[in-house]
Amino acid sequence: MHMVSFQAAQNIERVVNREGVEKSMLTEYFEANRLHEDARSILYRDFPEWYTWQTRIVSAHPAEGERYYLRVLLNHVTHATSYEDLRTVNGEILPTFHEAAERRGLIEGDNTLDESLTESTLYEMPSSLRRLFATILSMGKEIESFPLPDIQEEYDTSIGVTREIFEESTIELNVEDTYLSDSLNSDQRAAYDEIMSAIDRDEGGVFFVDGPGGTGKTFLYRALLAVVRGQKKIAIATATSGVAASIMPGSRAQIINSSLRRSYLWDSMRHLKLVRNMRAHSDPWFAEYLLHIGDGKEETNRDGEVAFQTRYVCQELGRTLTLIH
Ligand SMILES: Nc1ncnc2c1ncn2[C@@H]1O[C@H](COP(=O)(O)OP(=O)(O)OP(=O)(O)O)[C@@H](O)[C@H]1O
Repeated sequence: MHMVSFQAAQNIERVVNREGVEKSMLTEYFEANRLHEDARSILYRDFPEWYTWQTRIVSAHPAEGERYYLRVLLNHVTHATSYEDLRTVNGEILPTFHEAAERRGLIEGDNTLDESLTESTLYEMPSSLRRLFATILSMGKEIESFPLPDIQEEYDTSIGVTREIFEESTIELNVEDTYLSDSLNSDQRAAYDEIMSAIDRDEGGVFFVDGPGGTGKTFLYRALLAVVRGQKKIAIATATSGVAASIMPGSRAQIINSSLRRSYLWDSMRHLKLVRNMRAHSDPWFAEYLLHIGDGKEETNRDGEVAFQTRYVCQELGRTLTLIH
């Protein structure tokens, strides 16, 4: 079982005869186990710590069947020198990786499925996560073994609305937030009015609120959520994980340029800009500190970065803890 990927339009004969086609990271791992005694105690996934790969280890989805069980075995078995070796348990060669993984007790006693789910939450979209979860359940894992939130018992199926709508429309209103719309600055007010007018006129629309840190985006969203929920309409607040932005090379502006601005939705989005730094505005010390950095008076490291003063970090931490309580 040696997998080779190719484009549908490629000539198969050429693919099969391509130089190096018989090699993969896995076959080289088998080879290293054959040649080097040191390699034999290292798991496949830990191999890059000791040997250099020219590429990264690929992951496998539980729905991929045998390929997935091969990955499970590789996560637990060392010193394998061939596929057959991986399928051998207590001297018996088993016909499939699935059976070999099962015989080794790697399926039920193992947390590979949980790990796979945890790993996937980092980069998969919700629809893929749902599919993965359903696949894991179909593989015999009990739904009770997952720490799912309790089902709200107050939901009455006879009321005629779906649970999701019921839950969203019964979110408790944050009374403090209902007053925020009275103290918006002019940029926030303009954005607020434009969004609310689309809601009030039932027009719909996609808006992109663009503003550097501290310009009051969250403040604006809180005001919007409060007023919309106060009108007994549904407002759903979601957030992306931001993982793409942290792993992709390039600055924030480059990432936005290459993803969001290329989106077919971009031209139909209404762009709302917030420019006034409200964080600095509501904290004179922070404003002074920013001016100090702007004037080049704050000490920087070799990369031109400024060490954030602990006084400010502690203040923000204090605020965050107050909010949590
Ligand atoms: N109109 C306003 N009146 C009074 N305070 C405001 C106003 N807008 C924002 N603030 C305050 O300014 C600070 C920064 O606002 P906020 O957290 O909403 O900014 P942000 O753009 O979401 O920042 P970041 O991008 O860093 O998360 C907060 O303390 C917020 O309460």
